[in-house]
Amino acid sequence: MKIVTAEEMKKLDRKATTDYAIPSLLLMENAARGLVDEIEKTLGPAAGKRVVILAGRGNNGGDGIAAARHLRMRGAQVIVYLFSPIEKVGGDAKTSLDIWMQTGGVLHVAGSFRWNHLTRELSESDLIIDALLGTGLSHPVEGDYAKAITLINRSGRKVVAVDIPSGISADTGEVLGVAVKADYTFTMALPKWGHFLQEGLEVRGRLAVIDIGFPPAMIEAAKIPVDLITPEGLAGFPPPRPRGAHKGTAGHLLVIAGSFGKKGAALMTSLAALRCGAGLVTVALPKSIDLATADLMEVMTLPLPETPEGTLSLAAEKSLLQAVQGKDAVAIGPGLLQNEETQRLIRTLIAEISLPIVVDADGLNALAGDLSALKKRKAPAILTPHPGEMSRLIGKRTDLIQKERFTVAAHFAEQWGAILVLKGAHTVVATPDGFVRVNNTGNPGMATAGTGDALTGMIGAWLAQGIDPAEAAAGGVALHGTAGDLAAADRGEIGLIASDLIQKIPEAIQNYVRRHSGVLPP
Ligand SMILES: NC(=O)C1=CN([C@@H]2O[C@H](COP(=O)(O)OP(=O)(O)OC[C@H]3O[C@@H](n4cnc5c(N)ncnc54)[C@H](O)[C@@H]3O)[C@@H](O)[C@H]2O)[C@H](O)CC1
Ligand SMILES: [K+]
Repeated sequence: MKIVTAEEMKKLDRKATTDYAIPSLLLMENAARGLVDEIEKTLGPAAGKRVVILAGRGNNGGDGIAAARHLRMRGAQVIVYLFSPIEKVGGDAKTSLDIWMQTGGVLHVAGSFRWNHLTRELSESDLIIDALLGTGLSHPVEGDYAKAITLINRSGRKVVAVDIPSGISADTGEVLGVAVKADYTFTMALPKWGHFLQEGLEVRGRLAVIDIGFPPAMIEAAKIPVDLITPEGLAGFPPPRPRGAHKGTAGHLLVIAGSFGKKGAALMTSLAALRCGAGLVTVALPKSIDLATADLMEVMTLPLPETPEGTLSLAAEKSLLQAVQGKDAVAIGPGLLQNEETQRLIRTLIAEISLPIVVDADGLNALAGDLSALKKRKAPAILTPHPGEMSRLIGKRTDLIQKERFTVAAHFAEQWGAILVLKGAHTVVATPDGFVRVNNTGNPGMATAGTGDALTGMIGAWLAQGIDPAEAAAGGVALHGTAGDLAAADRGEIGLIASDLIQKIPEAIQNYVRRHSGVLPP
């Protein structure tokens, strides 16, 4: 499913009429009916509900007022507050307003109602519909709009935002002045960037998409670069296992991880890789670290020369480049520490290793300030920074990165010819061809030690099994979040730890297999 900017949405809106002969009023009617269907699906029958709709003067308001009519026809008691003089309402919104008025709809117009009257009606309502501002928001909200938004947020009532919570930028997700805190956002045709970024993510509540009748061919032809990762979109994932499979079929991952005091990172990376079906996993780590633990008997180890600090030393380079022979992919970084000698080794390995590689944690820190190793590579690279590591990689402030997650990731991927996984709520997967995919699984409970190591192992496992690197990154991220959601469902978000997530990987995979094939393989 594509995710669009306000401008891309406007173009689709126009194209629907100019190229596909779909009148915009029909789109508004579809939007209204779809909105009411979703409200009834989510909150139960409209009949008997007291609904207050706050409408702005544009098509967001038009959608809301058209929805008022459908709600009333389904037995709700509906009141519309219009925050604009009637003469300033134009186009389809005016048509919606005329129909509402001509059919006896209750309407209060800005300037003709008392604010305490509105406050009381909001407090007595069953549902508030925010149709003040949508993708047309162009400057910070102030005056009556700001007052209305504050009243909505104080009401303590159920709030449905039409298209996007008023006050949230459809392109950046930031609050312009003040914004509605919605329980639900029902968005028209396609999700917007602002639903997945900054405060937009926090105040949108549960997001649902309303089909307003855009022809799929029109959306396809628009070549929208940002996509939501969905199971349907992960074609070859997870790879079917041939009946005659043997360990070699499922690939051999070399994990370069761990240092004195950081054994766990190597363990979790390796276990997650095995849980994602890697046939063999070898962990290359400083020789003083003993990985042989009861719960990881399946992993082979390659003990290597170390620095006095217990990190990999440059003397390990030759053994590592030899160890790469016969492997199918490499995961490098977790727990390697930032010892200067180790970082020099990491940069050499990233440049020289001609296998698909996933680089995380201290592997990324070794590239910070000197990304030239990426340009020397002859095989795909996937980098998996969280915003702080991204900040060190590109020398941009973390808060500025968070404001433009999609564009920052896309720019890096195109500039360095690498796949960039920018972690965080709704992890972003950007590929060198300019496409961006946004994850829609996971939960805040995953912000805990080791979940990043698990993701590195998961992506490495899919690379080792020969999955296309972009699919391995997107599928790994989606499955990682699914496993995190399954773990949170079992044990809550607060108590969730990385090993809970790793234990849920097989079930997460089954969810995908079940969705793809309908039944589990015999
Ligand atoms: N064909 C359709 O009906 C579709 C409608 N869609 C819906 O339309 C809105 C976008 O509508 P638009 O008229 O472009 O803008 P808004 O209604 O979002 O804004 C109204 C109006 O408000 C003014 N404005 C901008 N910023 C502020 C502010 N801070 N304070 C006050 N007023 C402000 C500006 O002049 C705008 O014109 C979209 O969200 C959908 O709900 C669907 O997109 C699908 C097709
Ligand atoms: K709105």
